[in-house]
Amino acid sequence: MFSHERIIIRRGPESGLPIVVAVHSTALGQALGGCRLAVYRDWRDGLADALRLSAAMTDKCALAGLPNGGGKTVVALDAPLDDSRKQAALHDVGTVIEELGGIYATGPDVGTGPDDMVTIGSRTRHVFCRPVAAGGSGDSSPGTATGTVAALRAVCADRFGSPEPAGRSFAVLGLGRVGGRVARLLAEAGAKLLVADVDRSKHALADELGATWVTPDEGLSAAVDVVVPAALGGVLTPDSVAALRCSAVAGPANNQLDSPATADLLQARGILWAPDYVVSAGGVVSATAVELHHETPEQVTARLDGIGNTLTNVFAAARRDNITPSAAAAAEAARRLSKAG
Ligand SMILES: NC(=O)c1ccc[n+]([C@@H]2O[C@H](COP(=O)([O-])OP(=O)(O)OC[C@H]3O[C@@H](n4cnc5c(N)ncnc54)[C@H](O)[C@@H]3O)[C@@H](O)[C@H]2O)c1
Repeated sequence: MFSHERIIIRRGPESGLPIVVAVHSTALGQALGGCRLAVYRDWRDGLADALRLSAAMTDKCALAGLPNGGGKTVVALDAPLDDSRKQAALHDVGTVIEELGGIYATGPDVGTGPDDMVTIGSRTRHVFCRPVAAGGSGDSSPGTATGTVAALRAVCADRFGSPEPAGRSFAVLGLGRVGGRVARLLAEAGAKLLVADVDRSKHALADELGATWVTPDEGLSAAVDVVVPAALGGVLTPDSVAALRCSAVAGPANNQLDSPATADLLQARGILWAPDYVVSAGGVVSATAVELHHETPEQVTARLDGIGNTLTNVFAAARRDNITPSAAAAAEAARRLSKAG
Protein backbone atom coordinates (compact mmCIF):
# COMPACT_ATOMS: atom_id res chain seq x y z
CA MET A 1 0.00 0.00 0.00
CA PHE A 2 1.31 3.45 -0.87
CA SER A 3 1.40 5.38 2.40
CA HIS A 4 4.08 8.06 2.04
CA GLU A 5 3.18 11.72 2.23
CA ARG A 6 5.97 13.01 0.04
CA ILE A 7 8.85 11.57 -1.95
CA ILE A 8 11.45 13.74 -3.64
CA ILE A 9 13.91 12.28 -6.13
CA ARG A 10 16.35 14.84 -7.43
CA ARG A 11 19.60 14.83 -9.37
CA GLY A 12 21.76 16.88 -7.00
CA PRO A 13 22.86 20.06 -8.80
CA GLU A 14 26.28 20.14 -7.09
CA SER A 15 27.04 16.40 -6.97
CA GLY A 16 25.06 14.99 -9.90
CA LEU A 17 24.00 12.15 -7.58
CA PRO A 18 20.46 10.85 -7.00
CA ILE A 19 19.13 12.44 -3.79
CA VAL A 20 16.06 10.68 -2.38
CA VAL A 21 14.07 12.19 0.49
CA ALA A 22 11.06 10.18 1.63
CA VAL A 23 8.63 11.72 4.12
CA HIS A 24 6.43 8.91 5.38
CA SER A 25 4.28 10.65 7.99
CA THR A 26 3.94 13.99 9.73
CA ALA A 27 0.77 12.97 11.61
CA LEU A 28 2.55 13.32 14.97
CA GLY A 29 4.82 16.19 13.91
CA GLN A 30 7.96 16.91 11.90
CA ALA A 31 9.28 13.74 10.22
CA LEU A 32 12.73 12.55 11.33
CA GLY A 33 15.17 10.15 9.74
CA GLY A 34 18.87 9.83 9.09
CA CYS A 35 20.80 10.63 5.93
CA ARG A 36 22.28 7.48 4.38
CA LEU A 37 25.15 7.65 1.88
CA ALA A 38 25.59 4.14 0.55
CA VAL A 39 26.60 2.26 -2.59
CA TYR A 40 23.67 0.59 -4.38
CA ARG A 41 23.63 -1.65 -7.44
CA ASP A 42 20.84 0.54 -8.82
CA TRP A 43 19.63 3.92 -7.50
CA ARG A 44 16.12 2.43 -7.33
CA ASP A 45 17.38 0.11 -4.57
CA GLY A 46 18.25 3.29 -2.66
CA LEU A 47 14.71 4.54 -3.24
CA ALA A 48 13.33 1.23 -1.88
CA ASP A 49 15.55 1.61 1.21
CA ALA A 50 14.32 5.17 1.77
CA LEU A 51 10.67 4.07 1.52
CA ARG A 52 11.13 1.15 3.92
CA LEU A 53 13.30 2.97 6.46
CA SER A 54 11.14 6.11 6.55
CA ALA A 55 8.04 4.02 7.34
CA ALA A 56 9.98 2.24 10.11
CA MET A 57 10.94 5.65 11.57
CA THR A 58 7.25 6.57 11.84
CA ASP A 59 6.61 3.58 14.13
CA LYS A 60 9.84 4.17 16.05
CA CYS A 61 9.03 7.81 16.82
CA ALA A 62 5.40 6.99 17.67
CA LEU A 63 6.43 4.32 20.18
CA ALA A 64 9.17 6.54 21.62
CA GLY A 65 6.44 9.06 22.44
CA LEU A 66 8.12 11.73 20.31
CA PRO A 67 6.07 14.44 18.61
CA ASN A 68 7.55 13.31 15.31
CA GLY A 69 6.92 11.18 12.26
CA GLY A 70 9.23 9.21 9.98
CA GLY A 71 11.38 10.17 7.02
CA LYS A 72 14.67 9.17 5.42
CA THR A 73 17.28 10.54 3.05
CA VAL A 74 19.28 8.25 0.79
CA VAL A 75 22.05 9.34 -1.54
CA ALA A 76 22.44 6.36 -3.84
CA LEU A 77 26.11 5.99 -4.85
CA ASP A 78 27.62 3.76 -7.52
CA ALA A 79 31.05 3.98 -5.83
CA PRO A 80 32.47 5.42 -2.59
CA LEU A 81 32.86 9.22 -2.68
CA ASP A 82 35.98 11.34 -2.30
CA ASP A 83 35.77 14.22 0.19
CA SER A 84 34.85 16.99 -2.23
CA ARG A 85 32.06 15.00 -3.87
CA LYS A 86 30.75 14.00 -0.44
CA GLN A 87 30.61 17.68 0.54
CA ALA A 88 28.70 18.42 -2.69
CA ALA A 89 26.24 15.57 -1.97
CA LEU A 90 25.66 16.84 1.58
CA HIS A 91 25.02 20.36 0.23
CA ASP A 92 22.47 18.91 -2.20
CA VAL A 93 20.77 17.07 0.66
CA GLY A 94 20.58 20.29 2.68
CA THR A 95 19.09 22.19 -0.27
CA VAL A 96 16.32 19.59 -0.81
CA ILE A 97 15.49 19.47 2.92
CA GLU A 98 15.32 23.25 3.10
CA GLU A 99 12.86 23.27 0.20
CA LEU A 100 10.57 21.01 2.22
CA GLY A 101 10.06 23.93 4.59
CA GLY A 102 10.53 22.07 7.88
CA ILE A 103 8.26 19.03 7.49
CA TYR A 104 11.39 16.83 7.72
CA ALA A 105 14.72 16.98 9.57
CA THR A 106 17.71 14.71 9.14
CA GLY A 107 20.51 13.28 11.26
CA PRO A 108 23.36 10.76 10.91
CA ASP A 109 22.94 7.26 9.46
CA VAL A 110 25.13 4.77 7.57
CA GLY A 111 27.82 6.79 5.75
CA THR A 112 27.30 10.04 7.66
CA GLY A 113 28.18 11.28 11.14
CA PRO A 114 27.67 14.33 13.37
CA ASP A 115 30.30 16.38 11.48
CA ASP A 116 28.40 15.82 8.21
CA MET A 117 25.32 17.31 9.85
CA VAL A 118 27.24 20.59 10.11
CA THR A 119 27.75 20.51 6.33
CA ILE A 120 24.07 19.77 5.68
CA GLY A 121 23.26 22.43 8.27
CA SER A 122 25.01 25.05 6.15
CA ARG A 123 22.00 24.78 3.79
CA THR A 124 19.15 24.06 6.22
CA ARG A 125 18.40 24.37 9.91
CA HIS A 126 16.34 21.18 9.81
CA VAL A 127 19.16 18.95 10.98
CA PHE A 128 19.98 17.24 14.28
CA CYS A 129 22.75 15.38 16.11
CA ARG A 130 25.49 17.87 15.23
CA PRO A 131 28.60 17.70 17.45
CA VAL A 132 28.28 19.22 20.93
CA ALA A 133 30.87 21.86 19.96
CA ALA A 134 28.54 22.96 17.14
CA GLY A 135 25.57 23.28 19.51
CA GLY A 136 24.20 19.80 18.86
CA SER A 137 23.40 16.66 20.87
CA GLY A 138 26.60 14.85 19.83
CA ASP A 139 27.01 11.08 19.89
CA SER A 140 23.63 9.37 20.40
CA SER A 141 25.06 6.03 21.53
CA PRO A 142 25.06 6.80 25.30
CA GLY A 143 21.30 7.53 25.03
CA THR A 144 20.78 4.35 23.02
CA ALA A 145 22.62 2.35 25.70
CA THR A 146 20.62 3.91 28.55
CA GLY A 147 17.36 3.17 26.72
CA THR A 148 18.51 -0.39 26.05
CA VAL A 149 19.13 -1.00 29.74
CA ALA A 150 15.65 0.40 30.55
CA ALA A 151 14.31 -2.11 28.00
CA LEU A 152 16.32 -4.96 29.53
CA ARG A 153 14.90 -4.14 32.96
CA ALA A 154 11.37 -4.39 31.50
CA VAL A 155 12.28 -7.74 29.92
CA CYS A 156 13.64 -9.06 33.24
CA ALA A 157 10.52 -7.88 35.07
CA ASP A 158 8.29 -9.62 32.53
CA ARG A 159 10.25 -12.86 32.44
CA PHE A 160 11.65 -13.21 35.94
CA GLY A 161 9.39 -11.06 38.13
CA SER A 162 12.09 -8.50 38.99
CA PRO A 163 13.65 -5.79 36.80
CA GLU A 164 17.03 -6.09 38.50
CA PRO A 165 19.85 -7.39 36.26
CA ALA A 166 21.82 -8.49 39.35
CA GLY A 167 22.44 -12.23 39.24
CA ARG A 168 20.89 -12.56 35.76
CA SER A 169 23.01 -13.71 32.82
CA PHE A 170 23.28 -11.78 29.55
CA ALA A 171 25.16 -12.47 26.31
CA VAL A 172 26.05 -9.13 24.69
CA LEU A 173 26.85 -9.57 20.99
CA GLY A 174 28.92 -6.61 19.80
CA LEU A 175 30.97 -4.35 22.08
CA GLY A 176 30.86 -1.19 19.98
CA ARG A 177 29.67 2.27 20.96
CA VAL A 178 26.32 0.98 22.23
CA GLY A 179 27.07 -2.65 23.17
CA GLY A 180 30.23 -1.70 25.09
CA ARG A 181 28.24 0.76 27.20
CA VAL A 182 25.37 -1.68 27.74
CA ALA A 183 27.84 -4.35 28.91
CA ARG A 184 29.43 -1.89 31.32
CA LEU A 185 26.06 -0.79 32.76
CA LEU A 186 24.98 -4.42 33.20
CA ALA A 187 28.28 -5.34 34.87
CA GLU A 188 27.91 -2.37 37.24
CA ALA A 189 24.39 -3.63 38.08
CA GLY A 190 25.78 -7.03 39.09
CA ALA A 191 24.86 -9.08 36.00
CA LYS A 192 26.78 -12.14 34.81
CA LEU A 193 28.12 -11.43 31.33
CA LEU A 194 29.14 -13.31 28.23
CA VAL A 195 30.41 -10.99 25.52
CA ALA A 196 31.38 -11.39 21.87
CA ASP A 197 32.80 -9.23 19.12
CA VAL A 198 34.51 -9.94 15.80
CA ASP A 199 37.09 -7.33 16.82
CA ARG A 200 39.61 -9.07 19.13
CA SER A 201 40.71 -5.71 20.55
CA LYS A 202 37.41 -5.66 22.49
CA HIS A 203 38.76 -8.54 24.61
CA ALA A 204 40.32 -5.92 26.91
CA LEU A 205 36.86 -4.58 27.80
CA ALA A 206 35.67 -8.12 28.54
CA ASP A 207 38.58 -8.58 30.95
CA GLU A 208 37.94 -5.21 32.59
CA LEU A 209 34.27 -6.09 33.18
CA GLY A 210 35.02 -9.62 34.38
CA ALA A 211 33.00 -10.98 31.45
CA THR A 212 33.47 -14.32 29.70
CA TRP A 213 34.65 -13.88 26.10
CA VAL A 214 32.89 -16.16 23.58
CA THR A 215 32.54 -16.26 19.81
CA PRO A 216 29.47 -14.51 18.31
CA ASP A 217 27.91 -17.92 17.47
CA GLU A 218 28.53 -19.24 20.99
CA GLY A 219 27.02 -16.06 22.45
CA LEU A 220 23.89 -16.30 20.33
CA SER A 221 23.17 -19.89 21.36
CA ALA A 222 24.40 -19.59 24.97
CA ALA A 223 22.24 -20.81 27.87
CA VAL A 224 21.73 -17.34 29.36
CA ASP A 225 18.69 -15.41 30.55
CA VAL A 226 18.87 -12.73 27.83
CA VAL A 227 20.72 -12.46 24.52
CA VAL A 228 21.48 -8.82 23.63
CA PRO A 229 22.17 -8.30 19.90
CA ALA A 230 24.26 -5.12 19.65
CA ALA A 231 26.06 -5.52 16.32
CA LEU A 232 24.57 -6.20 12.90
CA GLY A 233 20.98 -6.90 11.89
CA GLY A 234 19.59 -10.19 10.58
CA VAL A 235 20.84 -12.34 13.49
CA LEU A 236 17.45 -13.95 14.10
CA THR A 237 16.78 -16.50 11.36
CA PRO A 238 14.83 -19.78 11.44
CA ASP A 239 18.15 -21.62 12.02
CA SER A 240 19.49 -19.32 14.75
CA VAL A 241 16.11 -19.20 16.55
CA ALA A 242 16.04 -23.01 16.61
CA ALA A 243 19.44 -22.97 18.34
CA LEU A 244 18.61 -20.34 20.98
CA ARG A 245 18.81 -21.44 24.64
CA CYS A 246 17.85 -18.10 26.25
CA SER A 247 14.57 -16.90 27.75
CA ALA A 248 14.54 -13.57 25.94
CA VAL A 249 16.25 -11.59 23.17
CA ALA A 250 16.44 -7.81 23.49
CA GLY A 251 19.08 -5.48 22.12
CA PRO A 252 19.74 -2.30 20.15
CA ALA A 253 20.87 -3.85 16.84
CA ASN A 254 18.60 -2.68 14.01
CA ASN A 255 16.52 -5.14 11.95
CA GLN A 256 17.29 -8.26 14.01
CA LEU A 257 14.63 -10.42 12.32
CA ASP A 258 15.55 -11.79 8.89
CA SER A 259 11.83 -11.67 8.09
CA PRO A 260 8.69 -10.66 10.03
CA ALA A 261 7.64 -14.34 10.26
CA THR A 262 10.65 -15.05 12.48
CA ALA A 263 8.81 -13.25 15.32
CA ASP A 264 6.28 -16.12 15.21
CA LEU A 265 9.09 -18.69 15.50
CA LEU A 266 10.40 -16.94 18.62
CA GLN A 267 6.89 -16.90 20.09
CA ALA A 268 6.40 -20.59 19.29
CA ARG A 269 9.61 -21.40 21.17
CA GLY A 270 8.44 -19.38 24.19
CA ILE A 271 11.27 -16.86 23.80
CA LEU A 272 10.35 -13.25 24.52
CA TRP A 273 11.56 -10.90 21.77
CA ALA A 274 11.58 -7.16 22.40
CA PRO A 275 11.05 -5.31 19.10
CA ASP A 276 14.41 -3.73 18.25
CA TYR A 277 13.00 -0.38 17.19
CA VAL A 278 11.47 0.04 20.65
CA VAL A 279 14.68 -1.04 22.44
CA SER A 280 16.96 1.27 20.41
CA ALA A 281 14.70 4.35 20.51
CA GLY A 282 17.07 6.07 22.96
CA GLY A 283 19.19 6.99 19.93
CA VAL A 284 16.59 9.18 18.27
CA VAL A 285 15.39 10.47 21.65
CA SER A 286 18.83 11.77 22.60
CA ALA A 287 19.80 12.78 19.04
CA THR A 288 16.85 15.18 18.81
CA ALA A 289 16.72 16.32 22.43
CA VAL A 290 18.87 19.42 22.13
CA GLU A 291 18.40 20.81 18.62
CA LEU A 292 14.75 19.93 17.98
CA HIS A 293 13.03 19.52 21.32
CA HIS A 294 15.09 21.83 23.57
CA GLU A 295 14.63 19.35 26.42
CA THR A 296 16.30 19.42 29.82
CA PRO A 297 18.51 16.48 30.87
CA GLU A 298 15.72 15.43 33.27
CA GLN A 299 13.18 15.31 30.44
CA VAL A 300 15.53 13.21 28.32
CA THR A 301 16.15 10.80 31.20
CA ALA A 302 12.38 10.41 31.72
CA ARG A 303 11.92 9.68 28.01
CA LEU A 304 14.72 7.07 28.06
CA ASP A 305 13.23 5.41 31.16
CA GLY A 306 9.85 5.47 29.40
CA ILE A 307 11.19 2.95 26.88
CA GLY A 308 10.87 0.35 29.64
CA ASN A 309 7.23 1.28 30.29
CA THR A 310 6.42 1.13 26.59
CA LEU A 311 7.85 -2.38 26.39
CA THR A 312 5.97 -3.49 29.49
CA ASN A 313 2.73 -2.34 27.84
CA VAL A 314 3.65 -4.02 24.55
CA PHE A 315 4.29 -7.34 26.33
CA ALA A 316 0.99 -7.05 28.23
CA ALA A 317 -0.96 -6.29 25.03
CA ALA A 318 0.72 -9.21 23.25
CA ARG A 319 -0.34 -11.60 26.02
CA ARG A 320 -3.85 -10.16 26.19
CA ASP A 321 -4.43 -10.44 22.43
CA ASN A 322 -2.40 -13.64 21.99
CA ILE A 323 -0.12 -12.04 19.39
CA THR A 324 3.64 -11.49 19.18
CA PRO A 325 5.27 -8.44 20.81
CA SER A 326 6.17 -7.42 17.26
CA ALA A 327 2.50 -7.34 16.24
CA ALA A 328 1.52 -5.63 19.50
CA ALA A 329 4.13 -2.90 18.97
CA ALA A 330 2.93 -2.30 15.40
CA ALA A 331 -0.68 -2.12 16.61
CA GLU A 332 0.22 0.39 19.32
CA ALA A 333 2.09 2.58 16.81
CA ALA A 334 -0.93 2.46 14.47
CA ARG A 335 -3.23 3.39 17.37
CA ARG A 336 -1.10 6.41 18.30
CA LEU A 337 -0.99 7.55 14.68
CA SER A 338 -4.71 7.21 14.08
CA LYS A 339 -5.40 9.07 17.34
CA ALA A 340 -3.30 11.92 15.96
CA GLY A 341 -5.40 11.86 12.82
N1 LIG B 1 24.68 4.26 17.86
C1 LIG B 1 23.39 4.48 18.09
O1 LIG B 1 23.01 5.47 18.72
C2 LIG B 1 22.36 3.48 17.61
C3 LIG B 1 21.01 3.86 17.64
C4 LIG B 1 20.04 2.93 17.23
C5 LIG B 1 20.43 1.66 16.80
N2 LIG B 1 21.77 1.35 16.75
C6 LIG B 1 22.15 0.01 16.27
O2 LIG B 1 22.89 -0.67 17.27
C7 LIG B 1 23.88 -1.52 16.68
C8 LIG B 1 25.25 -1.16 17.23
O3 LIG B 1 25.51 0.19 16.92
P1 LIG B 1 26.90 0.88 17.36
O4 LIG B 1 26.71 2.33 17.17
O5 LIG B 1 27.35 0.35 18.68
O6 LIG B 1 27.87 0.30 16.25
P2 LIG B 1 29.45 0.12 16.32
O7 LIG B 1 29.90 0.04 14.91
O8 LIG B 1 30.07 1.13 17.24
O9 LIG B 1 29.64 -1.32 17.04
C9 LIG B 1 29.31 -2.52 16.46
C10 LIG B 1 30.23 -3.56 17.07
O10 LIG B 1 29.82 -4.83 16.62
C11 LIG B 1 30.97 -5.59 16.25
N3 LIG B 1 30.54 -6.61 15.31
C12 LIG B 1 30.38 -6.52 13.96
N4 LIG B 1 29.94 -7.70 13.46
C13 LIG B 1 29.78 -8.53 14.52
C14 LIG B 1 29.34 -9.87 14.65
N5 LIG B 1 28.95 -10.60 13.61
N6 LIG B 1 29.31 -10.40 15.90
C15 LIG B 1 29.70 -9.68 16.99
N7 LIG B 1 30.14 -8.41 16.90
C16 LIG B 1 30.19 -7.84 15.69
C17 LIG B 1 31.92 -4.57 15.70
O11 LIG B 1 33.27 -5.04 15.73
C18 LIG B 1 31.69 -3.40 16.67
O12 LIG B 1 32.52 -3.49 17.82
C19 LIG B 1 23.71 -1.33 15.17
O13 LIG B 1 22.84 -2.31 14.66
C20 LIG B 1 23.06 0.04 15.06
O14 LIG B 1 22.33 0.19 13.85
C21 LIG B 1 22.73 2.22 17.16
